[in-house]
Amino acid sequence: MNVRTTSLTPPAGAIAPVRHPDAPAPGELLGAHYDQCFGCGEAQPHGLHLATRAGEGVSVTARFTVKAAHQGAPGLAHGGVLAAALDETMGALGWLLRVIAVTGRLETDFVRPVPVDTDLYLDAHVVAVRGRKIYSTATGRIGGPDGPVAVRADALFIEVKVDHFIANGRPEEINAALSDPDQVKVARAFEVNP
Ligand SMILES: CCCCCCCCCCCCCCCC(=O)SCCNC(=O)CCNC(=O)[C@H](O)C(C)(C)COP(=O)(O)OP(=O)(O)OC[C@H]1O[C@@H](n2cnc3c(N)ncnc32)[C@H](O)[C@@H]1OP(=O)(O)O
Repeated sequence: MNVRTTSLTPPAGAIAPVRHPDAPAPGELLGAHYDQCFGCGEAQPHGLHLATRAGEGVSVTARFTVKAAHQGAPGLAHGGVLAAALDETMGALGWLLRVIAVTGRLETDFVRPVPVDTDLYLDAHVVAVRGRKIYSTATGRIGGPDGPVAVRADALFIEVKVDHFIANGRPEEINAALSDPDQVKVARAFEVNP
């Protein structure tokens, strides 16, 4: 029987992540991987509009302002929205590894409530890599990079190829993405061998 471990602790044989030589420079704004993405897309009216920058090593920082549309309880951010922000921030680490990866597992700690209008400062880094499996962690702080921790998460991302999206996405969006030269350029920036 094939028993899948759900642990987010890197297994024996996992290695330290390697920053790709062509990764964006520390401080560089990464931009959106897809303009309709709920997490980072500029053209997505309902989205978080996360602004993410490359950090040192295999790390990123990001910022997002909690809006009224992100509420769960009155005046407070919805936990799922906060989890999405952490997920998106860790997803951006693919820019530094130059691999496309999707979330397989995400475990979130909600440490304190986050009011509407809060600027949430996120940071994420890759802890270890084993084959296609990328183990990452992220933290979100209130009001500034040294502010109190509100949320944190560990995640396992799994490396995929562009074909993953072509095979699974709705054809109308996939065809639009494939005929958009900017989108194709982004896919290439993620992949070592497009
Ligand atoms: C034209 C368009 C261009 C687009 C260019 C844009 C590019 C930029 C996109 C970036 C996007 C980021 C956006 C934010 C991050 C999301 O939100 S991503 C969206 C949410 N995630 C998903 O939709 C993923 C859905 N799941 C799947 O598709 C499949 O389960 C997966 C994750 C691809 C894995 O399937 P698979 O490739 O068949 O892999 P599989 O052989 O089952 O497992 C491989 C290994 O991972 C382990 N594993 C797999 N799943 C799990 C799990 N859930 N828990 C624990 N272990 C697991 C397995 O045990 C196995 O381990 P080993 O045996 O090797 O030790």
